[in-house]
Amino acid sequence: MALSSQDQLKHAVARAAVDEILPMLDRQTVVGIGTGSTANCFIDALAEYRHDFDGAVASSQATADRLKKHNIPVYDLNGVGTLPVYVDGADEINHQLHMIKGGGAALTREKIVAACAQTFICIADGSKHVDRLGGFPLPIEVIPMARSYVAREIVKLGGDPVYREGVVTDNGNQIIDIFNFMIDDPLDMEVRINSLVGVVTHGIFAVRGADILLLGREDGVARYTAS
Ligand SMILES: O=C[C@H](O)[C@H](O)[C@H](O)COP(=O)(O)O
Repeated sequence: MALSSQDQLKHAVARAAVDEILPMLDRQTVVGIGTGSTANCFIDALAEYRHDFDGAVASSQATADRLKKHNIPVYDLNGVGTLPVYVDGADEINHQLHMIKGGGAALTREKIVAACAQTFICIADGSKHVDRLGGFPLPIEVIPMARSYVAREIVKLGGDPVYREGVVTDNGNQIIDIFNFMIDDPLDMEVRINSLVGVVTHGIFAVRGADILLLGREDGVARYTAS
């Protein structure tokens, strides 16, 4: 089956991310790996080099399963400590390399693994690059009993919360997506939503944004760094 042009861009940025991290790899290196269709392309490209590094920490069960299929060892983050690099996709990314993530409900583990990484490389196709975050509904992972409370607090902040029915996160929690919620100051909004009781994590990645963006465009992969 022919790949769509968006799929081709995902493959191109995944390959570029492998090229970016190859100089960092030795037989002791453990790599942090995100979740989603772009991260899956990265896993498949990295598998060719599985004898050149030790293994990976996965940000979701789905990623762990895919790594294991490639015979890449998967480690518990608690036994690994600091990771040299974390590679993941995004739902949106702005020019400051702040992101919205969590479209696949993996945001909490992604944020934890990203926090432990020295370098965060975001890989995305060009459709994800935006001037202002918020076109993509912002996911919030909530403790189930707090769902309605958090939703009411989000309405006070100006957003339209929608319960993502039928989705249970890897941590046993639920997801609310906030629609119509443009984010002018991602750093401030990340902290404000974090302070709501019952919120486990939400999808603004600004306090720990990306360090490098590899962006797939029709004319090639562009590389940006956080200023
Ligand atoms: O929860 C999912 C993650 O945050 C993904 O990184 C994000 O949704 C991007 O996924 P994809 O590469 O499939 O667009």
